[in-house]
Order: sequence, then structure tokens, then C-alpha cells
Amino acid sequence: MKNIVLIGFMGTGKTSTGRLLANRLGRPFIDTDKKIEQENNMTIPEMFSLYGEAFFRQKEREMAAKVGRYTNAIIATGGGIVLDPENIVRLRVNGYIISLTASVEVILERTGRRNTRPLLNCADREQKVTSLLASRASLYREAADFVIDTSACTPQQVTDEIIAFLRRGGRLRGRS
Ligand SMILES: Nc1ncnc2c1ncn2[C@@H]1O[C@H](COP(=O)(O)OP(=O)(O)O)[C@@H](O)[C@H]1O
Ligand SMILES: O=C(O)C1=C[C@@H](OP(=O)(O)O)[C@@H](O)[C@H](O)C1
Ligand SMILES: [Mg+2]
Repeated sequence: MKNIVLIGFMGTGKTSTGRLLANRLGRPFIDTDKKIEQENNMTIPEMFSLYGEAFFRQKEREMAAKVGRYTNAIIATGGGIVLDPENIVRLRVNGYIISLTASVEVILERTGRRNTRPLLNCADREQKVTSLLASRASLYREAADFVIDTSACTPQQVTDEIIAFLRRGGRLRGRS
């Protein structure tokens, strides 16, 4: 079976929805960030501060190539996976690409709880989210087989939508 690959901005719920979806479908769950941390024995904030963002992006590229060869898995990616179009090419070979979106307000609320995202470790988080989102929104949209706005949905409802998408045979039927 094809992988289900969740893409989207930080705080759209890729990690939590992916885990829930995998549990519900009884399929393996992989979070690329978590796997990068485990394989390098270092957290992402440590990686950014010790070696810089470019180092993390290289690890992320290698991880996209690796998990792109899996089958049957639910794969939650990091929000920057779309920055290299080759990552999407590799993830699409065996997978449906599902983009989760959310409003700036919701993203700020969800990412404000724990400070684990180095890119949002700044004075003006709202300005940062707004500008990063503006620069990435088209990348998420263009990569997606299906788009789900999670702003007013629980993770449970988002997984329901993904399961309905799969039951339709992964065919796009309008984007919500
Ligand atoms: N649909 C949702 N509704 C409410 N809270 C959510 C939803 N999805 C995720 N969250 C919460 O938002 C925070 C960020 O979610 P996470 O899954 O880590 O997002 P991502 O992996 O896309 O950055 C977590 O505290 C999580 O519990
Ligand atoms: O958007 C980004 O560039 C990033 C998103 C993070 O993952 P989440 O989207 O799961 O928060 C993590 O990969 C890293 O902090 C960089
Ligand atoms: Mg995540």
C-alpha cells in the first residue's frame, strides 16, 4: 500500500494527526524529525544551534530519500520538507501527499505551547509565521494531492477526512 505523507507548516498537526491516523489504520508511523533526532542522537534545536540550518536540511534530504522507499507507512514530515522539490519527488513515488493547513492565529496558538522549533525562536513570532507562510504556501499547495484546513478541526476529524480520501481511492474531490 502507498504511504500517506503529511506536509504543511509548523503547527498544522502533522505529527499528532499522523500518529493518530497510524493508530487508527494499524500502519507504521514515522516522523521524519523524530527519526533525524534519533539517528543523530541530537535534538533539532541542538542541530540548528551547533551546525546550522543547512546541516539539518541535508539530514532532512537524506531522510526524505530513505522514507520515500518505504511502503504502507504514515509519514509526518517537518514543515520545511517542501523547500527542496526533490524531497517531494521522492516522497511521491510511493505516497499520497496530504497538505495540512491552518490560519496564522491557530499556528501561533499551537506552536506557542512549547519552544521546540528553532525557526520560531524569535521576538516577533507573528511576523515570522506570516512571512514564512507567505514564502511557502504555494509550495505546500503545489505538492499536495489533497489539502485539509485543520484550523477548526480536531486531529480526530482530520484523520476522518484522510480516511475518506483513501476510501475514495485517493482521488481528489475538491479541496477543503
Ligand atoms: N487539529 C488540531 N486541533 C487542535 N490542536 C492540535 C491539532 N493538531 C495538532 N494540535 C496541537 O498543536 C500542537 C502542534 O501539533 P504538531 O502535531 O506537533 O504539529 P506539526 O507536526 O505540524 O508541527 C500540539 O500541541 C498538538 O497537540
Ligand atoms: O518548518 C520548518 O522549517 C521546520 C519544522 C519543524 O517540524 P514541524 O513542522 O513538525 O514543527 C522542524 O522540522 C524544524 O524545526 C524546521
Ligand atoms: Mg511535527
